[in-house]
Amino acid sequence: MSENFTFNLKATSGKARLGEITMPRGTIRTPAFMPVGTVGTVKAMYLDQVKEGGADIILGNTYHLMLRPGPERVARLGGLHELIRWPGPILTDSGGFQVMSLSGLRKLDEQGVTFKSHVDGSLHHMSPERSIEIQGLLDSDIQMQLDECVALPNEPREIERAMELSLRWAERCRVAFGNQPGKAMFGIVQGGDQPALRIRSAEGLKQLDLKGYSIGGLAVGEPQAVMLDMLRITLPVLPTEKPRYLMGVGTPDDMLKSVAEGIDMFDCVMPTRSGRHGLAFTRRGKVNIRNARHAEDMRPLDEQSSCPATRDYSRAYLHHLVRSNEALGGMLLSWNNLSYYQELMQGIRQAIAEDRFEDFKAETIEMWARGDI
Ligand SMILES: N#Cc1ccc(CCNc2nc3cc4nc(N)[nH]c(=O)c4cc3[nH]2)cc1
Repeated sequence: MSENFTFNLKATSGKARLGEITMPRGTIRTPAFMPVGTVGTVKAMYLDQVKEGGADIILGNTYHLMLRPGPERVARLGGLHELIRWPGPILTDSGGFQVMSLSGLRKLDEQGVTFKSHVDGSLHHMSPERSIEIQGLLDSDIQMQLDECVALPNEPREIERAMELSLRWAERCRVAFGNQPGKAMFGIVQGGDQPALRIRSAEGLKQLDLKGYSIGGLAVGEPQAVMLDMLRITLPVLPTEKPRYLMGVGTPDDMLKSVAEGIDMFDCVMPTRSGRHGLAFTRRGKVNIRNARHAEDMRPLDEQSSCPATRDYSRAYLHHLVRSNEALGGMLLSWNNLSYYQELMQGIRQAIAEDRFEDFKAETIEMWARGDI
């Protein structure tokens, strides 16, 4: 533990990095996968399971929590950690992305965003300063700047407008965040699929005293090759001694290839959302449990797994639960999927420590391609 936010780069294997973030609430082993706890819960999971499954940190969403239960209420109840009983670090997204993707956006200008809640249609305004204030009321450990993420493909001038606005908002968030030793504020690199704009954004953020850098504006529908190209453009501009967080990513394949470019942190709803829809992630690839071929298959998903959901329940039972739309189906598959994601991250960290990450990446991708599940 540390009373400050520190990042220790422990080893590299090619451009892949092994590290540790130490904060007052705990240590985060990187490369790290952060389960998404949107409204203060990692859906269909007990947080004890999330912790035992290997997660050091979870993600919360400013947009959702500002609508319900509300930041001042969360503060009155002792902060998010107290309310949801998660003692470890929490990273909160700033709300911009969720406003664009979920709410009835009414206005976006220099001052911030004005939107209608997707919950009850109430009108809200969020400025960069209010986003940081809300994240402070939530007692968030790693706070994101407010930014504007544009869809891809898009006009270069639109991408440039949003990137420049996000840079100005980063400055305002940095002032609003002030000096909070045990906490961190990350800037978010924008610039879409435009190399010059990515470099401009990264250079601009480097002028601010930031504890880490998120790579935003990706995983918005662009081909994986474009996402990886933008990492190859952006990461060399960023300081090596600070963590890099690729937002909203991703599949195991995405994460392996992004670690290879130098990414340290990930978050994605995929393991939990797809688990609730009957999709299981395993060492040998994906299994669609809804498929009739599993109806009488008494094998577990993976008898060698340490996760009870993966090792102790038959595919036939999982198939029955999912087909019957029973809550236990989504619970067991979410548990399996998060365990697989954390097992993958542990394998990645071990491979970097032993300087054999490229081989690990190739073997894991090949195992997935072979299937035989
Ligand atoms: N199942 C499933 C599933 C659903 C959605 C996604 C894509 C998530 N992509 C994504 N999240 C993001 C969050 C973000 N937050 C902020 N503040 N800024 C971003 O540019 C940003 C970009 C993102 N890109 C991936 C998997």
